[in-house]
Amino acid sequence: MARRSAGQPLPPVVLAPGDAPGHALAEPLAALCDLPPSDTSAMDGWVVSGPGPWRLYGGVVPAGADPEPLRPGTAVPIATGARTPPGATAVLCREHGEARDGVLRHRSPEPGALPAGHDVRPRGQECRSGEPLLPAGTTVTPAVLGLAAAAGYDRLSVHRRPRVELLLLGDELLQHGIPRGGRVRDALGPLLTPWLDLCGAEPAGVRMVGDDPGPLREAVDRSAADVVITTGSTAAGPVDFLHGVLNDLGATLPVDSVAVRPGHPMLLAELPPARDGQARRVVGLPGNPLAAAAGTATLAVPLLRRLGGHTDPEPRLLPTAAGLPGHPRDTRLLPVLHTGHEVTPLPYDGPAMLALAGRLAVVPPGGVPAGSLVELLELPV
Ligand SMILES: Nc1nc2c(c(=O)[nH]1)N[C@H]1C(S)=C(S)[C@@H](COP(=O)(O)OP(=O)(O)OC[C@H]3O[C@@H](n4cnc5c(N)ncnc54)[C@H](O)[C@@H]3O)O[C@H]1N2
Ligand code: MOO
Repeated sequence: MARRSAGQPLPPVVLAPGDAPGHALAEPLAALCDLPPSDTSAMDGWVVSGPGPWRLYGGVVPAGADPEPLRPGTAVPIATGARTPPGATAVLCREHGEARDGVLRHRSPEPGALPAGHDVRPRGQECRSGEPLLPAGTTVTPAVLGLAAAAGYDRLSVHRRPRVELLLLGDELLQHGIPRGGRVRDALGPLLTPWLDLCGAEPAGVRMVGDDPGPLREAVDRSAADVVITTGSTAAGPVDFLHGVLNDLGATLPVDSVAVRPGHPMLLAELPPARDGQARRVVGLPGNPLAAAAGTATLAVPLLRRLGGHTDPEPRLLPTAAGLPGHPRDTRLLPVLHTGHEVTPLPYDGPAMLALAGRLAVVPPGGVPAGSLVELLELPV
């Protein structure tokens, strides 16, 4: 539902490649030329024309040069990556040749030892001009940037990243020091800020908002973000104001609690669009840190990835080494360790365990026995 509610990805923007990591390609990346763009030497040695021995002729052909044609029966020294001259038939690498008195000989001149095209990387060997290299929706990673540069790109068309503002709700939250006087340290600002960044969102601010509906209403209504993420205040406790505020702002709630533990009070709200027509969404994460992580992995991340135009792989299924206990009626999200080709439950599943676990296992109601395949949600450990 989170993915579906995103609708179309955000519009494309054209960026310098250095600004593009973490965005998704808005168009397929196609080769702008043949790669390699011309026949090139695969080795340091000599480029030769016809069968040997060869008369050595002219200077070195360095990489980047546009060499003169090579006459039959001659050879010139050449560097790896240099363009081979017209008339070249093969490259003889340094170790296999002997140059003396202006003549180059092959050290093992048995017939067929230097076939045509030997150690030449022919033009277009890697790809042909126009050939698709990566589909739209691919996340731009360092490897993608290397490929795009090799293929001749100076600009990349990528989807705009969703702007996300994080509102941390609760008078009890401390930003520094040891928890004291009944107050707790905010664990969610430090957890969510880099997580959202890793999933391709553009940070649009992090604010602490006290237990007061007025400032919360104003913060949500005035936000210029595509998605506001709140933490805490999703339940119906004495100072849980989120539902009331969303109602005041005329929001609809496509998701208003989920049959999952932890995280069941999570919600997704759609506010009336901004004056410029921009859609405004709110993801309400429960305050308990493990519940907030469950809501991030299942609701916030899928919404943000789809808004950002990313095509993500299907979730992985792995067998569990031991039985995983379930909830009687709801799906359970259980932090598990990922060891080799299976998952193992942690000795405890409290919030502090999240940092040890690499994944959340999706455990259906009633639990699963050892050996069952379980779906895994990735956590940015
Ligand atoms: N009568 C009921 N009470 C509760 C229910 C219920 O079904 N009926 N559900 C419980 C569950 S499950 C959860 S989860 C929480 C959700 O509560 P809220 O989203 O309203 O969160 P808060 O009440 O504001 O806080 C809950 C808990 O989390 C701590 N917290 C909040 N923010 C942070 C933060 N940034 N860093 C660290 N810890 C945080 C907060 O201090 C509370 O201890 O409701 C249950 N109650
Ligand atoms: O299900 Mo709450 O969401 O336990 O932490």
